Amino acid sequence: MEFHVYDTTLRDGAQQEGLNLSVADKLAIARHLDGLGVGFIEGGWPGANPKDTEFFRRAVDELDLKHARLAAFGSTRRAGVKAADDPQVAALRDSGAGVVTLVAKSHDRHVELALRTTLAENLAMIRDTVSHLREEGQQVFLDAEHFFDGYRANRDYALEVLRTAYEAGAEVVALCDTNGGMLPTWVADVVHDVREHTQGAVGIHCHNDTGCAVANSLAAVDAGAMHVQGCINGYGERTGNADLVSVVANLQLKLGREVLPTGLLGEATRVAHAVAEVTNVPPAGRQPYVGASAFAHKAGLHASAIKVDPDLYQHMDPAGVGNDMRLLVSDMAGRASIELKGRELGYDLSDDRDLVTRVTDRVKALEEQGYTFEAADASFELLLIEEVEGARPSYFDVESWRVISEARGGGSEAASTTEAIVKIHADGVRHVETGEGNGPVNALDQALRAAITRAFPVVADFDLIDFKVRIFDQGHGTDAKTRVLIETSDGSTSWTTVGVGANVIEASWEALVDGLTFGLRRHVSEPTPSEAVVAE
Ligand SMILES: CC(=O)SCCNC(=O)CCNC(=O)[C@H](O)C(C)(C)COP(=O)(O)OP(=O)(O)OC[C@H]1O[C@@H](n2cnc3c(N)ncnc32)[C@H](O)[C@@H]1OP(=O)(O)O
Ligand SMILES: CC(=O)C(=O)O
Repeated sequence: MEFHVYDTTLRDGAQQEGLNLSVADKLAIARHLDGLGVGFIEGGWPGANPKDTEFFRRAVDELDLKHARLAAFGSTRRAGVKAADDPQVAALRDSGAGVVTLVAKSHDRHVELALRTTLAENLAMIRDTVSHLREEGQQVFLDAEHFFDGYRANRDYALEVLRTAYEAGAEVVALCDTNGGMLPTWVADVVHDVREHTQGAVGIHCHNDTGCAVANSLAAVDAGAMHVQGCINGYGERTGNADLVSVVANLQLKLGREVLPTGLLGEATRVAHAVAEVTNVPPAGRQPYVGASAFAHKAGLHASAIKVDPDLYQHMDPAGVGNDMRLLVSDMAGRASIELKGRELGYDLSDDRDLVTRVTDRVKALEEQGYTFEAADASFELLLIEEVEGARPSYFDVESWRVISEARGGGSEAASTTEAIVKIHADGVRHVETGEGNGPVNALDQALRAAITRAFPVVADFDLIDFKVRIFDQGHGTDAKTRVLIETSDGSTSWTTVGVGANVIEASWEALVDGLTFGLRRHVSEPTPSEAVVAE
């Protein structure tokens, strides 16, 4: 049998706390999964809720899958009814999916306590449901729920469940570590035993409660499993399911098993992030292979070796999974980090040792004051430009700014307003603008952008999309130093700038001015000559 990569993001992944997918979300994710080349997409449980039923109705018409087959998930028939008469089995049969994955109990205690039926009736439920769906022309897989725990409690019965499913026509039985409590050697031993004492293809479905879901899946494959289930980004109930990208990347890149169509593993980072956009769950930076930090290097010593050969500090070429190497600039940087970061930004600094040293020293000194450049690439680039070109880019000169916050009344009746006045010079003209906002930074942002837009209309397209304040000398109370990070967008890209000060408004102002300056540098060719920046 050909190896199966089976994705259950739309079913088991959707069981994650906080994840709630609409039918449109599910269709969008299915298209992304197909773009990665998975063999099977489990779309949900038709009949369990209107959304999943609707998903299958639309998927059959709207999804033009190139690589994947659609699988419908659901349980075996209820005790005491015929499979053909069970409405849940009917929903699976009528879902339009070519594949049905049945969940069945394989742990004797679950049969008796959860199903409240006999061990023999559970076997009959499996036999009848598999045969019925096979007779209806569907390909049937069986998820043997709680298999590893069931095997420990009653090996003979757990194996009997598998034999019953195979004999009735199940093409694969996936052994489920439903409670996620297994370790790799335990999984391998059980899979070996199952293969020795049953006849049929073995699959694996692991949860991550011991942090071993990926390792357990690989151990099962090493022991002979030919079908591996998992979820994009490791989504799933509790601590999640095996991260399918990690499993597949390990199989292909480390173990030499081509389990995806040629070339598609290079889509992994794009797909993982695109799915995260749809789920609205922020992607984990430290996720193996596809995380933004998976190939990010901070330590100066790492950068100095990477300058010679990236392989010295990377386990693989990030391009293999569609990711990129990134250099982080911080107080842990050395000259090599600055040189490589410069190269990443398009500046060749290799011939100017003094400049690189100056930048390194400035970064370390500023980080000591509280600045952080690894999170504020745009502020670093402005600093670098200042050293490379001899002056910081400047498109406007600030004459003064002022913020007034006023509160009227007290308690729950209190109403507050904030107004800012900004005076700047740009293109030889003095601009005075006011802005109102729900707080001082919002009001300043409004006023500053209104003033600059008069000289540079492109600024109207800029948006402040994120604002983070952090107090970093805790214990000083209200006179503590603050760091402000501001993310600005021009609609297609975004950049982050940093400001630091004892006064949160001054720190915000610094980050705001840098944010707009950086945006103008991208969109406007020639800066006007710089003059002194004065804050009132
Ligand atoms: C390990 C897993 O993650 S498996 C996937 C689990 N996913 C879900 O549960 C999400 C979708 N589930 C649902 O929407 C609902 O639970 C439904 C529609 C399936 C069932 O809802 P209800 O009919 O209200 O039953 P309820 O959820 O309270 O209990 C589950 C029933 O299924 C039975 N059942 C559980 N597993 C199986 C099985 N493998 N085969 C047959 N019946 C089963 C239980 O015995 C219980 O029966 P009971 O109603 O006679 O007590
Ligand atoms: C079927 C399934 O999701 C499990 O046993 O974990």
